[in-house]
Amino acid sequence: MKPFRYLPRLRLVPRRVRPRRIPTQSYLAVSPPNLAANRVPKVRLFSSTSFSTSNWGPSYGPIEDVEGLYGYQPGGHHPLNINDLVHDRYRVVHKLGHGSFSTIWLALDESSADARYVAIKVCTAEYDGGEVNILRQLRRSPGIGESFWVPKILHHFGIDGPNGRHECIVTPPARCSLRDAREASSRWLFPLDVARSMAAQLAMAVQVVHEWGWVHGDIHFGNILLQMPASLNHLTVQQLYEQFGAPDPQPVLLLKETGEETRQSDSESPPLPTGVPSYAIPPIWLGKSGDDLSLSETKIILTDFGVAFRPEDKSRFESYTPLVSRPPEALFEPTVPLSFASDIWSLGCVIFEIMGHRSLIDGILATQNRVTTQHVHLLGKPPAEWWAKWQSREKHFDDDGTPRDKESDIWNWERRFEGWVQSPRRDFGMEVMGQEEAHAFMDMLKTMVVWRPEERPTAEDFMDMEWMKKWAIPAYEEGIKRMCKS
Ligand SMILES: Nc1ncnc2c1ncn2[C@@H]1O[C@H](COP(=O)(O)OP(=O)(O)OP(=O)(O)O)[C@@H](O)[C@H]1O
Repeated sequence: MKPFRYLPRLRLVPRRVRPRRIPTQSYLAVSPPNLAANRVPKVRLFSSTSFSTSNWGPSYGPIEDVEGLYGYQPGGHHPLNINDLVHDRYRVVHKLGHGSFSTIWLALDESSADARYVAIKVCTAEYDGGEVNILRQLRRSPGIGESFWVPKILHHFGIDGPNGRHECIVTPPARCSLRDAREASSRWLFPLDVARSMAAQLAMAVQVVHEWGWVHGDIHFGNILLQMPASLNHLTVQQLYEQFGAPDPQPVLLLKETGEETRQSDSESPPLPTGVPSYAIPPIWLGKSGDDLSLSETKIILTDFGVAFRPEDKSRFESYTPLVSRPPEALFEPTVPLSFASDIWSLGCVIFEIMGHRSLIDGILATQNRVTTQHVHLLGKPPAEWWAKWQSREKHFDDDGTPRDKESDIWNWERRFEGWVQSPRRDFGMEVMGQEEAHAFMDMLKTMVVWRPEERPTAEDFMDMEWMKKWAIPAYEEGIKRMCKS
């Protein structure tokens, strides 16, 4: 791990106002053609939109920030375009984003007199359809019904297309993910009170979900969205485009064997395969930079329940959480079902990331081994049977757990907190946690991010912790007060 302090690593130059990431998050570690199998290793390594091999079909010219175009094949994405009418009701006005199993579109619901904007998640044809059922069941749980931290399904239907039948889930549109909001910010940090409120809301979301028997199973920065203010619905499409930018369709071009792009006008060029759109649409940026967020507009929603499960009904052994927030039992005890405690580990990691300028565990292209090495730097030697199972330990540690890495490469709790939370805040002239708060914060994280799942607090215990009660929840309550006033 590089001992840098606060320079963001993946910051790419903004195109218009949207923060750019490495082009897409959709390059899977498994062969693209087997889309059903993609559900299993939900690991994203790196990105490309022009990915192809001779076995996997045609190659396309690269287009930044759109879904992997190889995903447009039988069983894969549904080709949609701006202005399409979906289900005789939803007029597509822009793209909101994409995930590994879906594209998400901003549409106007033309069925209501006061046409409102909605988000339509169009799943790949081979997607198993679990998320709607999960969300429906969750929403039926008393208490969750009205919770605004869990997505509300407005409509659900299927559509047929050249690549198969696709489940579509309609929800209110959100602004952007926390990951996007932070990447858009110049300081790579949220204001302290905003971050505290986000942490409180996320913890409450997890508490509600756990209380009704569900484990989310995929808590990470990209799955927490900032809610959209209702004022969006007052904009006409024209006003929306003026304010946020009109769609900028990018022609999808096949690559010749030489690697050159064919031209659309090239009479020699073969037609695009059936089911591949002629244009790809980079997403709109409805978001806000993390620096500019105010407490009164900080409302989050925990999304992507595609791998949520009820331990009471179903055992889940495999973790789909990205490595940076994946609990260690997923590696060391693959035959023991995951539990609520797996979410608590991820929650601890994400809360650190909300308060700081980067993730608790450094994860850019990190292998499981590097991640486990960091866990040991943080937590010391794992339980003996886990230590014995970890074959690569000798590369990084002596038998007694003493790291072989140089001192400068060892980042313990205090160093991570100081270097990645406090120091960047101080250097940017932002508010930092006082000593009392810092202690309470670290005490809380140190009870959540521990080796043994059974030693982690429950979500309920967690809400009772000093940092939550004295700093996080009051910030959230203050936000609500200001929201009501404005
Ligand atoms: N309601 C919404 N409003 C605005 N943007 C959204 C909405 N839902 C999803 N998005 C955007 O689309 C991205 C992908 O969504 P989501 O994670 O639900 O898809 P997925 O196919 O399940 O992805 P993965 O499983 O790879 O995380 C989000 O990170 C977000 O940027």
